Amino acid sequence: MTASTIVPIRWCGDALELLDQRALPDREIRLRVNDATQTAQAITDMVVRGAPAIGITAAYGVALAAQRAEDSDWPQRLEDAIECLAASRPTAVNLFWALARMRGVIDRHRTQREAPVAALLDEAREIHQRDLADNLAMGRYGSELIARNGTCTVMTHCNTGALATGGHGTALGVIRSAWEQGLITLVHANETRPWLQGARLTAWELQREGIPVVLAADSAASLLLARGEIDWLIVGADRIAANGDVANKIGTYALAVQARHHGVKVMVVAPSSTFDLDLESGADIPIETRDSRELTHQGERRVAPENVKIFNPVFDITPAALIDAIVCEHGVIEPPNPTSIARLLGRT
Ligand SMILES: CSC[C@H]1O[C@H](OP(=O)(O)O)[C@H](O)[C@@H]1O
Repeated sequence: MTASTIVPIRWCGDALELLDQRALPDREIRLRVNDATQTAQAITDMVVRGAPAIGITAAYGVALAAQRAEDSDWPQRLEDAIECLAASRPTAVNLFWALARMRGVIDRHRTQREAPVAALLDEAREIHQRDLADNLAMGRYGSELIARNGTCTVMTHCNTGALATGGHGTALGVIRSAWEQGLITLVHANETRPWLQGARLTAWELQREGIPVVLAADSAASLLLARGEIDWLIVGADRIAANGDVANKIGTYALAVQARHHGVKVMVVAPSSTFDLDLESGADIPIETRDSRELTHQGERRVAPENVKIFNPVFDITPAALIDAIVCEHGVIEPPNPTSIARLLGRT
C-alpha cells in the first residue's frame, strides 16, 4: 500500500510548516510556526487538526521550544512549552500521549547543561513516522475485516485521512487500503457540520486520489442507512476509554445508534496512542466546546440571529456496545470490551 501524497506537517529545520486546513479545499496555504506558542495556537485554531496530527504537531512544538531554550534553566522553559501545548485542545488524548513521550526525553537529559535538541527532534520524528506505519498496519487489518463480506459501500464521518494523521489516515486509511484492493465500491462522506471536515477535507482527499465519493448533508445520513445502501460505518476516534467507549466527532453517536438499528456494522479505527486506559469509561472524557461563531457564521456571513444562545460541543461519546470492531495497529478488537482491549494493548 502506498501512502497518500498529502503532507500536512513538515519539519523545516528551525520551523514547522503546516498545511492550513481552514483554507482547504479551494486554497492550499502553508503556514510556518516558529515556537511552542505559535504551534499551540495553530492547534487551537485548527490550522492542523485530527487526533494523531495534533500529537505529532505538539511533539515538534516541544522540539522548537528546545531550539530556543538557550539558558541553563532549559528544563523549566520546556515544561512551560509542554503546558502551553497541553492547553491547546482537550479531547484528543494523542496530544497528551505525545507530550508525555517528549517529557520522557527531557527527564532522561535533565542533568545536562543544554537542552537535548537533537534527542527531542528524533523523538518527534519517530512519533511522526510511527503514526504513518500504524496507519498502514490499520489499513491492512481493516481491509481484512471488510474482505470477510466482499465488496462494500461505506459511510464515513469527519476527516480521518492523511490530513488528520502522519499520512494515509485511520478510518480513511482503511478506506484507502480497501479501495486499492478493490473492496470498496463507493464512499459516502458526511459534510460534518459545523466545521465541515467531511465536505472540505475528506471529499478533497478522496477526489484527488480518484476514490468515488458522494457528499451528503449530515441529516441525510440516516436515510442512506435506512435504505440499506451502507455496509460499514467507518470512523476515527479522539479518545477511547478502557471499556471501548469512543469519543469522536459530534454526530458519531447518532450515526452509531442508527447503524445498529438498521443492521449496519460500525468500525472505529485508531492507533494505540488514542486509547486512554486510565479512564474506565467514556463518561470522563473531556468534550471540547468551540466558539459560537462556528454556528452563527459561514465565513463572514451571519446565518443565525444575534445573541441567540449556542450549544457547540464538537465531540460526543459512542458506547462500546454500539461498536462492532475497533481496529488499531496491533489488530482488531471485536467486540470491544475491557478484556479484549487490555489483551491487545498488552495491559493485562
Ligand atoms: C484520525 S483523526 C481523529 C478525529 O479527529 C477529528 O476531530 P477534529 O477535526 O476536531 O480534530 C475527528 O473527530 C476525527 O475522527
